[in-house]
Amino acid sequence: MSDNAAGTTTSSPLRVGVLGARGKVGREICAAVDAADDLTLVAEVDAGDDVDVLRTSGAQVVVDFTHPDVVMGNLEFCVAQGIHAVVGTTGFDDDRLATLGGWLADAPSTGVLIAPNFSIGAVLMMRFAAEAARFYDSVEIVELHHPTKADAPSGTARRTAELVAAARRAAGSPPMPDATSTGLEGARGADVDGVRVHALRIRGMIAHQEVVLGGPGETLTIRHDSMDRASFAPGVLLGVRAIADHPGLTVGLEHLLELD
Ligand SMILES: NC(=O)C1=CN([C@@H]2O[C@H](COP(=O)(O)OP(=O)(O)OC[C@H]3O[C@@H](n4cnc5c(N)ncnc54)[C@H](OP(=O)(O)O)[C@@H]3O)[C@@H](O)[C@H]2O)C=CC1
Ligand SMILES: O=C(O)C1=N[C@H](C(=O)O)C[C@H](O)C1
Repeated sequence: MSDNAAGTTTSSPLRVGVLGARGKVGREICAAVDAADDLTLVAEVDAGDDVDVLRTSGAQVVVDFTHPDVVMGNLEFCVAQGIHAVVGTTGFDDDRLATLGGWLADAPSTGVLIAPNFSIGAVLMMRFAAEAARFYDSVEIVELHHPTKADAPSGTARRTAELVAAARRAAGSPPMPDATSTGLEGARGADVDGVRVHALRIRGMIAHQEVVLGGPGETLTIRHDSMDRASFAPGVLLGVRAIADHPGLTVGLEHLLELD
């Protein structure tokens, strides 16, 4: 913060580094950071580059859209350097979150935000699905993505299934009806916390999800479509601007949105 000649107070732009900068989402994030007056893109790091440039460039916040196999190493580096992190990369299970929590315990003023999906519509879709889950006998999830996606099912589908399962447990919902006793392995999708998840990989698609709920004589389908990776940028920038005020671990963009 400084006073300018006109006597008004100005802040210097927040210094941002991007990991996975040449990837499909990373490119979008670099462009969005570049276009924001209050942010400066100080480091663009991709596979094979020296991650230490994040430190030498003075990055205050790092955005990670890399790969589930490398993201933990990246975060260990950032937290050790006291650099806040906003993470879109998938692959976070309870063990990984616990490890990260341990690193953050030694760096109490550093914040890490992990969000399975940074698009506002996807956050709302997950919330609506959780809200509706207790009113229906059946709930299943279909996620549809581009065929270059590294993981299946998607992080968003896993998270949605967990939220749906938690809502049904809290409401005391009975198990979902399913008479299948024989069939081809895989035909009923993956079981995530008791919720069936089906993953499609389709050329031409980006990131899409349907939550299909059913009860006597009716169904409800909640669908979200990201038709452009630009859909992730506003949520990421929101996280970049807010994370310094949220030390510790935050899981889910919903915690930074004023939803209630
Ligand atoms: N939370 C959200 O809203 C979203 C999350 N995602 C997730 O983000 C991740 C990336 O997705 P996407 O952009 O499509 O994938 P891409 O493969 O297009 O991009 C990943 C980039 O990271 C690079 N990379 C690999 N290792 C490292 C490393 N150690 N340091 C720096 N860069 C590295 C890759 O290089 P190379 O190709 O040479 O290996 C590649 O350029 C996935 O986990 C995906 O599921 C995607 C969209 C939205
Ligand atoms: O790899 C992707 O593309 C996406 N990954 C995230 C996920 O696994 O949920 C978010 C979005 O679905 C796009």
